[in-house]
Amino acid sequence: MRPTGTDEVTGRASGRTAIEAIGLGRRYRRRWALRDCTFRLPAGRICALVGPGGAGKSTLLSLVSGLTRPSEGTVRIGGEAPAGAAVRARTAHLAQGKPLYPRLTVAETLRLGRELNPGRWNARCAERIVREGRVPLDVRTGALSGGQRTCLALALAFAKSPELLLLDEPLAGLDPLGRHRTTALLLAQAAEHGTTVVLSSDLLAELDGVCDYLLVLGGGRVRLAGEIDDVIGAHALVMGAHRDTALPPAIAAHTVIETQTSGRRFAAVVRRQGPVAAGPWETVEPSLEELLLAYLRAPDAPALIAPSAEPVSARWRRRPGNKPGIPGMPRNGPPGPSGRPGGRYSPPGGAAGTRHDHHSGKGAAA
Ligand SMILES: Nc1ncnc2c1ncn2[C@@H]1O[C@H](COP(=O)(O)OP(=O)(O)OP(=O)(O)O)[C@@H](O)[C@H]1O
Repeated sequence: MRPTGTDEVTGRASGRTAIEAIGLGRRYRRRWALRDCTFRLPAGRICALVGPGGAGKSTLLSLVSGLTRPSEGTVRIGGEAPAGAAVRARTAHLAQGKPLYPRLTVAETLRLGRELNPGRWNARCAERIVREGRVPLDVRTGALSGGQRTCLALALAFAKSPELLLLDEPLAGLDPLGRHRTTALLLAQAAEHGTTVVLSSDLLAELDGVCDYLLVLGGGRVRLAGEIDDVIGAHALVMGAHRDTALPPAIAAHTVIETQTSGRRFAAVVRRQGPVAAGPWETVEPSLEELLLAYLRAPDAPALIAPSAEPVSARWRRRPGNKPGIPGMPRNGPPGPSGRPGGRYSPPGGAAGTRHDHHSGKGAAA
C-alpha cells in the first residue's frame, strides 16, 4: 500500500510546488554529471530518487540544496532560488557521507544543531531518534558505528523541522530495525507536517509503501518522473509461454522495456500504447521494484515524464523531440482487461489486484 496523505497537509489540494527543475544540468570539467533535468515535485510528497551508481542522484540533491550551482538550467524551491538564506533554513540535506564533527560528542552535536537552527529546532524529536537508535550521548561522533552516525545525522535533519528534506542514501548502513524506524519517521513527518521528502536509495523493495513519487535518473538524465501510481499505471507486466524467441506481436506492439525469459516462459515489462490484448498470457500491474529493475536493466528505454511531473511554470517550454506525458493515455493508464484504469489483473474467481510474482529468470532482453 502506498501512502495517501491528507490533502490539507500534503499540499496536494493547494497544488503547491516544492521543487521545479527546468533544463537543469551540472558539468564537472568536460563531463556532465546531470543534464537537461526537467521535472516538478509537488509539496508534501515522498519522492524516491533512484538510479545506478553515477547516475547523478547526489549531484541533483546538491543542486536542490544549493550546495552546488547549476552549469545550465534552473531549479526553484517553492519558487525561490535554493541558495537563498530563507530557503536553506527550511531545507535539510543529509549528504551521503553523513558529515559530522568527529571530535564533538553526540550531546554536543545536538546542542550545536539547536544553536544553528534557532526557532526551528525540535529537541524532543532529536532526542527521541537518538534514543530509539541507541546512540550514546557521551561518545564522540568519530567513534560511532556507521548505523549510529546515520541515526544521529537523521536526528539533526528531522529536528530542523524542514519543509524540504533531502536524504541521500539514508537507509544505507542501518539495520532492518533502523530502516523500519526511519521509514516510519518519514511517513509520520510527511503526514503530520506536510514535509516534502526526496529520498535516494538502492533498496528498491523498501521504497514501495513509503514513496508516492518517483524520479529515476540514468546517465545524468531523467528516465522516469511522476506519481508512482501514474508511472506504474502506464506499464504492464505480461507473463506467458513462448514458442520462439520473439514476443507475441500483440505484446511487441507496445513499447517493450525489458523481457526476461526462463525456459519456455517470458515476462515482459511494457509501456502500454493502449490496452494489452487478451491472449494466452497473463497481464498484471508491475510492482514498483519490478518496474525499477526493468528500467535499470534497460538503460536505453525511452524516458517518461508523467503529466504529474510536468513543470507548471511559464518558463517551461516543450522542446522539439521532448515527449513528456503518456501520449493518448488517461492519467492512470488505459483501461485494462478488467475495464478499470491501470488494468489490474482479475483472475477468474479471484480478487482484483491478485497477482503472481514469478518474474524472474535469466535471458536475453528484447
Ligand atoms: N565533485 C565532482 N567532481 C568531478 N566529478 C564528479 C563530482 N561529483 C560527481 N561527479 C561525477 O558526476 C557523476 C554523477 O555523480 P553522482 O555522485 O551525482 O552520482 P550518484 O547517482 O549519486 O552515484 P552513487 O549512487 O554512486 O552515489 C559521476 O560520474 C561522478 O563521477
